[in-house]
Amino acid sequence: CTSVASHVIHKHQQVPLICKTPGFLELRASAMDKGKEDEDASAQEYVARSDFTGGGTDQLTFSTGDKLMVHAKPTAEWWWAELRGVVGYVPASYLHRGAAEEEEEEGISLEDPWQDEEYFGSYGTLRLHLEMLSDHSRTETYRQVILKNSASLRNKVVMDLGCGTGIISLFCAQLAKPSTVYAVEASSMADYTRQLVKQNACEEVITVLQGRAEEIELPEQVDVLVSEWMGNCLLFEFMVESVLLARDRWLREGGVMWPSSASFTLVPCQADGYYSEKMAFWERPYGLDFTPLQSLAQQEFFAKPKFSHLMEPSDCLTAPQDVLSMDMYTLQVRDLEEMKSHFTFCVEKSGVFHGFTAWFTVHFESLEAGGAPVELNTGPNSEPTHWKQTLFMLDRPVRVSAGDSISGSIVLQRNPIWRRHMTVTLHWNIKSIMEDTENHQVGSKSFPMWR
Ligand SMILES: N=C(N)NC/C=C/[C@H]1O[C@@H](n2cnc3c(N)ncnc32)[C@H](O)[C@@H]1O
Repeated sequence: CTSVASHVIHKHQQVPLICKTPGFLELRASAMDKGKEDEDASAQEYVARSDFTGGGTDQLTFSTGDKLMVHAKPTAEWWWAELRGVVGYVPASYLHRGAAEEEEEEGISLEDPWQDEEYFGSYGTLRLHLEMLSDHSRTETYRQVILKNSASLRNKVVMDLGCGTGIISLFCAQLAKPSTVYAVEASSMADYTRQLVKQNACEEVITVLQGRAEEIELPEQVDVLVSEWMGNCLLFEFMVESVLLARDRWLREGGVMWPSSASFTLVPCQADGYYSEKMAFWERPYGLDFTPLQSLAQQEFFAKPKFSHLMEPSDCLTAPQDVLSMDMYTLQVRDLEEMKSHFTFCVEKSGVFHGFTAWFTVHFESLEAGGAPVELNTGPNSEPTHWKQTLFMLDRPVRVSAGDSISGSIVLQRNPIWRRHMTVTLHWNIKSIMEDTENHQVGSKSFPMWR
């Protein structure tokens, strides 16, 4: 909308007629060069921002709101268009794409709040699959789950939701003897997944289905629904919604969810390296005072969460706490709209409170009653994963001392429009045991992820 506002043409502003419209024949020639089909194919609908009275016989006259089909753009100023069967020149500055097309041009469209085109497009290339497959901790954990439950998986029906290259399904076929694995993948990667299944002689067991898990049809219920759905900060991408919908539709009574549960962990932390790199840097670069840039730096580097933050265990100012836990059998899609938790952390060592770091852990229950669960912990004390951790930087660091308390709340608010996005809001209240400092500091900050 602002783009329209900035181009508003005053009602009676006449387009400078000094710029001569290109000759009719020249234009037709250029259109002919492109070939009729191209011309039609490239024809785009535009909307008139304002009335225009054509001067000369080859210019169109139109009114605000008229929808014109633009067939060619011989110059930046004058386009060849059609209105109600009449063709002629129109001043380009009088036209704009409709709202929907404008969003499209900007790569966003409200018709697709899941941004599936972009989302599944990204998973149609190898980059993300290579990253996930190269994540040894993640991938080996799923392999261990299959290995440790191989006996119980015999003759079971499994659904691998969002199978990507099919690695989990291939583990099932390679390490166990399930009767069938439905490998469901919405992106174009599914074609290659079929090839990998064939290449590894698993066609008897694995059936690859291309489509969204919540839309595809399976011939039967499944005993096990396995998926690697966790996004940054656990929920980003909100693929978990698809897992819950598939659970409700395809997991038989008493069936098993892998992961079976998930927990979201938070800790107040130091982030000296990041703070120095992005904020302290401006204090005295090359002997100059660049501190006026620090407000920009705060907005540019600290306003949003920092994904893939590798935190040192020694950065923790307190013991971490699992502030949210999700039971994958009872969690409902509506629960995802807003997840809130209160916390109280006790500072164990004096330091600088730069922000909060978050990570997640998922558990895979054993198929054998009483069997030991398998855990994938993405925290700083475990083998690093491709998620690493997520850092939420405060605007200003606060010195804290052992014995201080940091209490408050965290809210994960799903974006009502962009369904794969959320905003994380943190409230904190620091109560210092030292009498001299103002005895407590209160703060709150919302971190959009990403819209
Ligand atoms: N772990 C992270 N962050 N990403 C998981 C990886 C996501 C994979 O699951 C697929 N996927 C995601 N949602 C669906 C769905 N509803 N139906 C079918 N396939 C889906 C994507 O195309 C990726 O290949």
